[in-house]
Amino acid sequence: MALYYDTAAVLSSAQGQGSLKSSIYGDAAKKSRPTQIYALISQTAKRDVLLKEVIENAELLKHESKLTPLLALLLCHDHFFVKSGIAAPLKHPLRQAIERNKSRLLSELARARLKRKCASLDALKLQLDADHRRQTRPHPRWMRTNILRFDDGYQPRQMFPKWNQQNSLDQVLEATELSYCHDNHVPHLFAFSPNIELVKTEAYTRGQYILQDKASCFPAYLLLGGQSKEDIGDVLDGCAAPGNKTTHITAILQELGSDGKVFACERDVARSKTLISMVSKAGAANRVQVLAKQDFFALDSTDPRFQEVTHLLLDPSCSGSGILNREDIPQLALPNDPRAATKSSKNDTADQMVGSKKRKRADDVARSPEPIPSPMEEEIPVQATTERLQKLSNLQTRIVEHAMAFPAATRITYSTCSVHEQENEVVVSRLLASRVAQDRGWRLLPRAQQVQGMKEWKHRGCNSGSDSENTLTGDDLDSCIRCLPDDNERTMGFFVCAFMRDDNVQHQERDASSLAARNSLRNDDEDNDEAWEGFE
Ligand SMILES: C[S@@+](CC[C@H](N)C(=O)[O-])C[C@H]1O[C@@H](n2cnc3c(N)ncnc32)[C@H](O)[C@@H]1O
Repeated sequence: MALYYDTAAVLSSAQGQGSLKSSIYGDAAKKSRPTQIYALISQTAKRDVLLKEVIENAELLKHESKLTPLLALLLCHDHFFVKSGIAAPLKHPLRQAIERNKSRLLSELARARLKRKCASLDALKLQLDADHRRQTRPHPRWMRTNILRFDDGYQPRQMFPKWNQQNSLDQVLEATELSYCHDNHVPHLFAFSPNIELVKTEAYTRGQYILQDKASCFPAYLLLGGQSKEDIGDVLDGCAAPGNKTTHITAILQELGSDGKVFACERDVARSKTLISMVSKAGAANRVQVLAKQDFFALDSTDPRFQEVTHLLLDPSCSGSGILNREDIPQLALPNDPRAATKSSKNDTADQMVGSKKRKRADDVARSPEPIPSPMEEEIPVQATTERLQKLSNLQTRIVEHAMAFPAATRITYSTCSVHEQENEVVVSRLLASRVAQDRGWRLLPRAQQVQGMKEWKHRGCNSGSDSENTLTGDDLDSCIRCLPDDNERTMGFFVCAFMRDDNVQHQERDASSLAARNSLRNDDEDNDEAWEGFE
């Protein structure tokens, strides 16, 4: 019986604590064997949806007030699917709770089986296992080679002599030996076999490569890739920590032969330290000027320091809804608890999800004593309520509006690791309609003018029709780039687009003082103009 309590404890406390195995083996106080706990969790994860359905239809939780949804799921799993049944003496209260409801449970199980057109319990098991295999596809470890740390040229085969180079992502994911392949869209990016211990390699320790999701490499490449050094002055990263994109910008500038500076602005105190450390360890310190503890809104776009800033990258805080759960702690579908109606909605939500996403951005962040402090980049994902999304969307719009006011700026990227239209296409719609964009001639960089890999990327912006604020045209949507968290490209959920300035308007607006004068006049006239708030 300890098995069920121990397993429930592992699943409940493992939120954000690393891998399933480390959670199981990490606590010596458990009475059950770790292998038993592991088997119960991984088997239940294959059948949780069916078990939830059966438990709900049999109204088990209504009849057994002492069972939690999670315990009910685990017990029913063993009751139905393990030959020896529930691992507890017949008289144990947990086992009794199931025995008392046995006939109702069995008849609901039969109904669920027939619904799935399975003639026997074994056939049902086979079907559920196959479904589970299809749904839990592995993800590679994406790694960007940091060319700033290669003095004598960049030779992938020398870096990974013992690892097998494959031709495709699928081959990497299927290979049993350590493998990698070049990415087709972003230069110097590789996909490695999942679970590979990259952080222990010497090249990683030397800062020669950076763990960075493929999607997260898009903004810097879209901003600068394929341009000539004459078109690029200085670059400003407005929301920079921990610095993955800052160091990527620096690497691309070096490759282009540009001698532009990089300003990296970060508001948060602790994250500013991480940014400084990452910039230094990636060998970018000679070119990057970190503006630590600096709110981007408080940067004066007309400050002479920024008069050569032509390119800005904005990757502001977002809901993080596109972030993948790289931990292997399964999120079990739990039966609805009829007693939960009286609990607060917050508790209900927590109760319905085990192995929650309330955690740091990625497992890598937790393993801190590493040379590059934070291979993954974002903040803690939040449960996105409508109100929260609205606030984020407003803030994101204002941040890019502020960037659009930099006098010499000609190109801007905006990105999020969110899948919500409100933080993506809606923000772009609002930006295109904003006064600063219209006055200064900002428009979307069309797909045809994007650097090769970005032009070829198949997933573009979307309009589900559910948000009237998404007013993007077909061409606008085609200019936007999306990464889907559940497709064969194996990236996290992500959005990025680039804005460029219309050449004619750029000429008119070279006279920055006339722009500033006009801006201040409009602010006086239109106190309630929300789009204008970003400039204050
Ligand atoms: C999504 S993360 C950026 C990740 C980063 N671009 C990377 O690739 O490593 C957003 C960052 O923006 C910072 N931030 C949010 N609002 C800001 C503001 N107004 N000014 C400066 N930094 C801001 C947050 O503290 C956070 O570190």
